[in-house]
Amino acid sequence: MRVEQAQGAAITFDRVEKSFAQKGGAPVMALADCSLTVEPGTITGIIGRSGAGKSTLLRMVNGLERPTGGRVLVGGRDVGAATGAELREIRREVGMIFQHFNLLASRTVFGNVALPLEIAGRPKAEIRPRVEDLIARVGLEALADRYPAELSGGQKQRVGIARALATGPKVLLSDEATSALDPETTRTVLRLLADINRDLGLTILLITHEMGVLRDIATHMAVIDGGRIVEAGPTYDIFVRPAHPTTRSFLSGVTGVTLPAFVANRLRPAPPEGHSQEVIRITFAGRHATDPMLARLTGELGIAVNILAGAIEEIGPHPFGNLLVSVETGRGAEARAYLERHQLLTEVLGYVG
Ligand SMILES: Nc1ncnc2c1ncn2[C@@H]1O[C@H](COP(=O)(O)OP(=O)(O)OP(=O)(O)O)[C@@H](O)[C@H]1O
Repeated sequence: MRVEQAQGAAITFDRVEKSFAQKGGAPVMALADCSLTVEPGTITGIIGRSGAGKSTLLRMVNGLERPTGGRVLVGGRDVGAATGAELREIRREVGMIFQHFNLLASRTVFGNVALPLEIAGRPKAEIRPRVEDLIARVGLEALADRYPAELSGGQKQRVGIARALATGPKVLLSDEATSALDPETTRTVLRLLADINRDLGLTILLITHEMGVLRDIATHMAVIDGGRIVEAGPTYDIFVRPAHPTTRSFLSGVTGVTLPAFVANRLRPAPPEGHSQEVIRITFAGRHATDPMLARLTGELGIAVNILAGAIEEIGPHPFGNLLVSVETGRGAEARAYLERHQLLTEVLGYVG
């Protein structure tokens, strides 16, 4: 059953475990029981806090780390068990880009992109047109003879992407590739990755600690916490219905909706004595609009709703929105039940007196 599933997938993590031996101490358990299937042609983002195990998971795909339990399959081949020629073959099919670009300072843009082809022993006559093609694909034609020190961060990452594509990989790994870039440059690099995914049908597995990167580019995502995958699935579904507290905490930074300070400063986890308001986050997906629902809450149930903040965003082609409201605490449960009955998701954020 598991092997059959793995055959159709670009990457399969099958109950992967990784512990690092420590001199004179207990081993560090970096990953435990991680199972994840990455379908071909998808862009899958892995998100998690520092030390959660993201890099360790990613580095198993090209054999830079080997699992101490379970298997990692790339195109159906067991990377952890591969050695010699088979491992080299797998590595040619898996390109990688890095946060700090890892370019050779002594080589020009052309020289950096050509390097993997030289290492693979390709003839010079084949290398030149291929490298020129790759440099054009990432929009650096005019800079082929420049050295890394003469490039901006975004340009360096474009070189990194061209170099990663040199051997014609099926999978591209990205380890925090935009973390060192400003927001505008991040957007252009993400756009380039999305174009490559679309044009070449490349499967992309990327690590990020920014939910915004996933929203902008990832079709699928996995949340890793303390070495375990705590949530995985299509990005849109997880944004709309985050199940795990870690996912929710990552999301709260990206939905673009924050409580106004005069409410946030007074927010309490339990209702204070006397008259109070329950603060509720309403999440709506697709075409579900909140306006008529809020009006009906007032009209049909006589519950007054205060709107505190709201925003509508897009994940791929799909809109989804968040609205923060408050209602009288005594009517909170009734209001939430009504909204949930109409396919809106609700979450109590706290209470204000
Ligand atoms: N070579 C190693 N030897 C010992 N422990 C390691 C080694 N590599 C990673 N670890 C430990 O494994 C855990 C996961 O590390 P990993 O680098 O995969 O996390 P991460 O989620 O990528 O973190 P960051 O976002 O900070 O890069 C951490 O506790 C780390 O200290």
